[in-house]
Amino acid sequence: MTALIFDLDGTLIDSAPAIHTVSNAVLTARGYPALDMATVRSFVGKGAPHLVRCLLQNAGENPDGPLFDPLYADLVTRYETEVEGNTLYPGVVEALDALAAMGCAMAVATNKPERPALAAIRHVGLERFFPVILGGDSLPTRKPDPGMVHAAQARLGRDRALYVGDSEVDAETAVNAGLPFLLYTEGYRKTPVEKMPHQAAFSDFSRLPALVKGWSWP
Ligand SMILES: O=C(O)COP(=O)(O)O
Ligand SMILES: [Mg+2]
Repeated sequence: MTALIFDLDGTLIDSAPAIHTVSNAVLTARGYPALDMATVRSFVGKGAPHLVRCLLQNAGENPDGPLFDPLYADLVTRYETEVEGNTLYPGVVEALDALAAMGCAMAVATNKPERPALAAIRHVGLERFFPVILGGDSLPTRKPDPGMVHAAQARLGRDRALYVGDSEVDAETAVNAGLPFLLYTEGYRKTPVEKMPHQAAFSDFSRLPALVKGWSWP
């Protein structure tokens, strides 16, 4: 049976409220103004170093200057304990249950750092589905490099894999990895669905098991 590799933020969980809280805690602790949720959400998808660079740039600071390291350390520490603002998208548990019953092996490949990713996954109760969880700092590379997705598939030991994600970075990762991409349309993408490379799109997790079951491989 197929392996399914999932993105996390904007795909399985709506983590924008948690990331918003953490980002504002880091900023306001240093006297910078808080940002609104939409602004912070637009910084999500390329990993924590990118998020920190965006926060610094937005605050009028050099994104690669001496403030980067302390802000990054502060953000990752707070990220691990600030789990309340992570909620499952509707139908995720039911869909994962159905996929597991179909014999799918499942992994998470997220650009969120590994420890905060594990904390968020435990908070929403999804850890039982994922024997493999890779974060943005688990390997030397992160998405859109295909390494994370290839490593997840290898660890699951399946010949065939589908990649499920919500963002432009995920679409690019799937192309780079040579895997079919299933686009969850309700996450944090900025591009219209029709402009993103994908093999299938869904807005409701109740559709995912049937989509996978009926997948026609070349
Ligand atoms: O931390 C991020 O930037 C996004 O994480 P994701 O890869 O799960 O969307
Ligand atoms: Mg995402």
